Amino acid sequence: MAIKLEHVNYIYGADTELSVAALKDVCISIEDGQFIGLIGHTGSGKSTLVQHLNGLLKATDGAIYYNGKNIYDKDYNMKELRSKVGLVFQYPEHQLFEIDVFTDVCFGPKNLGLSREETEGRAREALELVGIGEEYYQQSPFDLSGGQKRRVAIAGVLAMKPDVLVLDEPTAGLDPKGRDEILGEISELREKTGMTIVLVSHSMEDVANYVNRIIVMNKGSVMYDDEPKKVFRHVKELEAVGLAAPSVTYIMHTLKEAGLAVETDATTLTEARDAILAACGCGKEK
Ligand SMILES: Nc1ncnc2c1ncn2[C@@H]1O[C@H](COP(=O)(O)OP(=O)(O)OP(=O)(O)O)[C@@H](O)[C@H]1O
Repeated sequence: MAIKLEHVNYIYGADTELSVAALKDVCISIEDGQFIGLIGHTGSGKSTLVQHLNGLLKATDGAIYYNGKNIYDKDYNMKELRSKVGLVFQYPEHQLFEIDVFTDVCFGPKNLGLSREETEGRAREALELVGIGEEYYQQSPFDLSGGQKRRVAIAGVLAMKPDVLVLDEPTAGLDPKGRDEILGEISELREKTGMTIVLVSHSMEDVANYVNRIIVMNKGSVMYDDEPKKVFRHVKELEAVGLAAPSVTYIMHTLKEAGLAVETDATTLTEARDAILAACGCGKEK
């Protein structure tokens, strides 16, 4: 087991008049190799939660274990945790600052005190993983497109060789093409490396095609924690907290209400197509 949160509470400005209870009794376990979508309406506590995963925020109350060790023990190595749980913030491109792409991606491993050879090897590997070719290495990060900048920023975290990659709203501010590209690449990255990924998003649509577990946050608490199909069965409850199921879920429910004996559990277009063909007695398309 990689990360376990036990009864975690977090209050911003505790003991002040402006205190905000951002996390309330959060209990979750993140197992090795999982691909998790962390979903919630704005202000539901997603960013606060992910900053607990690598120790950037310390729980007001509760415990967090990384590989069985309590990260709040006084001799715990927080620096190592930060390199093992890589956090990619919202708009990570705002943190690019070096003169060229390659130097920027080298920054993290160099700071870990690794040799030049190891640092550069890791930077090359990370850039390859996010699909940034050598022709970009000497370019200023500021001359790249929005999607490319974001990939370079992700490479900077990957170069630390984390076991867990946490991406806070990686599609924020991208156009639909950029959004699909970055989600596709994150998914490919997971296939290539098998690493544990936590993908934070407002949108079920964004994550439905990729993740194998969804955690829904509402007002600082975990509302659902299950496989996508099961979460999307709660269409009305999700709507009540300002979220929507993916479009295919609505289409399947409409078809069922119209009298087609169709399974409504499809979460992707391919599953929806197969379910509709099965309901029509046509079997799977070859
Ligand atoms: N630095 C802060 N000081 C005080 N309150 C904060 C701070 N950061 C967040 N909050 C509050 O904590 C709660 C949870 O915020 P958080 O940013 O974790 O939610 P979120 O789900 O990530 O939202 P978004 O999708 O908008 O990023 C909200 O009520 C927010 O206003």
